[in-house]
Amino acid sequence: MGSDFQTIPIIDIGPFLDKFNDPKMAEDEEVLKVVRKLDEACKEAGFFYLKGHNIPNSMIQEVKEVTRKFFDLPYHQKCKIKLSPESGYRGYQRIGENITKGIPDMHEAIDCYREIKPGAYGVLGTVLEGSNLWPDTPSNFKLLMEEYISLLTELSRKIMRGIALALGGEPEAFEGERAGDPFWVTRLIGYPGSTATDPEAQSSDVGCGAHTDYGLLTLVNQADDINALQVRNRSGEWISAPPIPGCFVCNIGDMLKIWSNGLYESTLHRVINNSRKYRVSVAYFYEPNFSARAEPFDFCVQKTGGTAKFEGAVYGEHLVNKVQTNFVM
Ligand SMILES: N=C(N)NCCCC[C@H](N)C(=O)O
Ligand SMILES: O=C(O)CCC(=O)C(=O)O
Ligand SMILES: [Fe+2]
Repeated sequence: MGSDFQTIPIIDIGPFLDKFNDPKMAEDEEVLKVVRKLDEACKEAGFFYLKGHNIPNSMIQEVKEVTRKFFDLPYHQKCKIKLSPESGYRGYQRIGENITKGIPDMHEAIDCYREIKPGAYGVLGTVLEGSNLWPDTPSNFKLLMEEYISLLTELSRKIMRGIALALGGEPEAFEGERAGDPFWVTRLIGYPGSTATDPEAQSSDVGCGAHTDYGLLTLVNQADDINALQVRNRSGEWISAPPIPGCFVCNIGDMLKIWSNGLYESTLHRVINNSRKYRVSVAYFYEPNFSARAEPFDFCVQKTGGTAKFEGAVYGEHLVNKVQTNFVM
């Protein structure tokens, strides 16, 4: 097996989105081409660039601009929306406050989560209850982000239909109790530029340590001019995922790995900003229903030798475990 990808494929989702409302879409040759590309990308790399997504470029840029402006503010102003257990882990975290495998990450961020109605998911859900904390300038920050998140949610739901077909399942495989009522996470992230004088000594500062994402599908909107995101291939090499203007970088999360019985991998990735410039990225995570139990699909078990390779996992538990161990405060 062991595929050693050296680059990350680009997928034009346009032809798939064009046929989305066609009842016979699953038989359409253009649609099937996209589905095959999704399958290959998810199998080989667990990562792909997405183009033809119809998210307005002006919005993609504006989201990064307001994020950059926020991180430019003095620390005490950013702290007005500080994240804490009391805020449901929503809001601003300073550089080094988020940790990955015990090591502080050289990034600052605003974390936001889908609303959780009080008591909606019992004790587990209370950990993340609270309102998202949005900066008050520019005055359209909240509205812009809510619009962006809602567009990405709809887009992701469609991509997940493509991924369901790619796995060989029904297009609705992720609807209903799996991800019909999807949870989402959004992180607005800033990575300081390197100040190292010796170019050889630069890579010691890790913007975000090696990790996998938690849910189904991640869409990253990264700064257009800095190469910092790296993806680990099967032989352990770190492959760059440089920005391609207009494209999202997409990757698979832990729950999709489970549902697909390992047919698709949640690939390790990390961020190292060796440039002198401050790097902004906005990561949107499309997740299962908060209470969904991810268990290998029968049809995926059949395709992978007949044995389920993973125990079931409740998405909300996985998320809450991560969140509760991600911060030093
Ligand atoms: N919601 C998601 N996926 N966030 C990804 C953050 C990864 C870094 C985190 N400190 C960790 O160790 O998981
Ligand atoms: O900043 C990036 O490019 C990726 C961030 C990331 O991997 C994450 O937040 O999970
Ligand atoms: Fe990630």
